[in-house]
Amino acid sequence: MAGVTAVLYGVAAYAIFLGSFLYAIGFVGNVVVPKSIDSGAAGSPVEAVIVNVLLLGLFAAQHSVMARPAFKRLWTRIVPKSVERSTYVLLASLVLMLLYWQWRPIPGLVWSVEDAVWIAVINGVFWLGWAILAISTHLIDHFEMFGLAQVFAASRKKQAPAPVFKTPFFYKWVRHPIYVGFLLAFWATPSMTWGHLLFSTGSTGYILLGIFLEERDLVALFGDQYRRYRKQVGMLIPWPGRNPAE
Ligand SMILES: C[S@@+](CC[C@H](N)C(=O)[O-])C[C@H]1O[C@@H](n2cnc3c(N)ncnc32)[C@H](O)[C@@H]1O
Repeated sequence: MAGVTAVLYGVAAYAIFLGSFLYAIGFVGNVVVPKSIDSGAAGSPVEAVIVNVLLLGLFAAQHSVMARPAFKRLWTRIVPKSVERSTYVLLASLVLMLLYWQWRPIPGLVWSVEDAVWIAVINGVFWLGWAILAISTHLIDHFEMFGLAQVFAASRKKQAPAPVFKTPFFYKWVRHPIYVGFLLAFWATPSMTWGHLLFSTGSTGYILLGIFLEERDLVALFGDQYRRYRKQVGMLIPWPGRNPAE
């Protein structure tokens, strides 16, 4: 793919990702966006569970399959290597949009916090989760993670630099701060409906599976460096007494 076309494609994919990411905040938090996790008329709960589980499954399948090195090797015979990440990001964003559009609310409260102070604390944790997540993407390499580094390198007729093992800031305390951010944002709600609970439970299950698959790839990529890191640093919870990674 010509350099300029790759850059335009990569920038468009990034813009669509950014839109779908910002929408996710409104969708999960029931703020600002026209269609959120709890909005809309409720239909049959059985149909809602089936549709929602299929939507979550589609997102998990797309992420799990397309992020694997073996799939990337096959896929880059069809799609130029320079836009492989952008294509992954674009498809992930389109699947997310489908989920926002087709998600069925399931009303009924599992828990509801009434105290104003606790509501403020829980909402604070929700926003803290999104902040940890956004900061952590920059700690690893935001522009590489979302495909921009690869398309700009291609436009200069260069290969994107090989991945480097890093443990900056949050990564000294937990191995997966981006996923910690998602978990805080998904679970911290003063009013948990059955629909939201299904979303939080399904995505937590997927995050745990994603960690298993990602760490298998990270061990294959970084070898003993990652094995040592795994012994020293907690997966999602910082353990007092453990040594933060150097
Ligand atoms: C969506 S990011 C999630 C990163 C991490 N699991 C987290 O929750 O913060 C996935 C990418 O980060 C890379 N990655 C994860 N941990 C890393 C580390 N310590 N150093 C460099 N790259 C890492 C993986 O190889 C993968 O390409």
